[in-house]
Amino acid sequence: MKSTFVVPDGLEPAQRRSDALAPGDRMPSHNPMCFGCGPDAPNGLHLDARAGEGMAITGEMLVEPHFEGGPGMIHGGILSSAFDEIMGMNVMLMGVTAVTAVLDVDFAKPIQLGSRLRFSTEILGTQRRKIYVRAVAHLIDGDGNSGGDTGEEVGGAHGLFIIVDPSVHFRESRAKSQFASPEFGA
Ligand SMILES: CCCCC/C=C\C/C=C\C/C=C\C/C=C\CCCC(=O)SCCNC(=O)CCNC(=O)[C@H](O)C(C)(C)COP(=O)(O)OP(=O)(O)OC[C@H]1O[C@@H](n2cnc3c(N)ncnc32)[C@H](O)[C@@H]1OP(=O)(O)O
Repeated sequence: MKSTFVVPDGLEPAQRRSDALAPGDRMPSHNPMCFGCGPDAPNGLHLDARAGEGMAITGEMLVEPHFEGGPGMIHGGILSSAFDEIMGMNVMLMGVTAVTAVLDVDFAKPIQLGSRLRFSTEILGTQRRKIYVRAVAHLIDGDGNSGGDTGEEVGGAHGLFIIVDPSVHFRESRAKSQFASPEFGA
C-alpha cells in the first residue's frame, strides 16, 4: 500500500476499555441513522463491524448499485466513508469520543459494484488527544469466504482521530438530530 501519511514515532499504546466487547461480538451502531453504520439509514453503507483482538476490529459491506462512481465501479467517496466509519468504530474500543481530523486513503485497485469488502483496522497508538488508526480493505471471495483476509487487497487508509468532549463538540448540532443520546450532551 502506498501512503504519504506520517505516523509519528513513539506513540503511546492505546488502552482497550475494561468493558469493551469480546472478540467476535458485533459492534453496535452509535446512531441508527448514521450513514456508515446505521441500520435505519436508507442509502447507508450498513457496515457490519466486529470487535477483534487487542486494538483491532473488522467489518464487512456490500458494494450496492447506488454506490456507483465510474461505470460499474464504487465511488471513491463511498470507500473513503467506509474507511472513516470503520476506523471511527475502532476507536470505540477505547471508550472515548473522537472525530476524524485527517483521512488518508489509498485507492489501490478498482472495486466493482456487487463486491463484498472486508475491512481490518487497528489502532496504532495515541499521542495526547490524537489517535492514529490504520485500515486495509480486501475483497471477499465469491464463495462468501469472510473468515480471513484471503481476497485481493484493494485499498488502505490511515486516520487521525482527535478525542473531544461530546457535550461541547455536539452542543450546537445535536438539536438537529432525532437520535442524539445523552453522551452527546442531550
Ligand atoms: C459520523 C460522525 C460521527 C461522530 C462520532 C462521534 C461520536 C460517536 C461515538 C462513537 C463513535 C462511533 C463510531 C464513529 C464512527 C465514525 C466516525 C466518523 C467520524 C467522523 O467522520 S467525524 C466528522 C468529520 N470530522 C469533523 O467534523 C472534525 C472537525 N474538526 C474539528 O472539530 C477540530 O478541528 C478538531 C476537534 C478535530 C480538533 O480541534 P481542537 O481545537 O479540539 O484540537 P486542536 O486543534 O488543539 O488539535 C489537537 C491535536 O490534534 C492535532 N490536529 C488537529 N487537527 C489536525 C490535522 N488536521 N492534522 C494534523 N494534526 C491535527 C493538533 O495539532 C493537536 O496536536 P498536539 O497534541 O500535537 O498539539
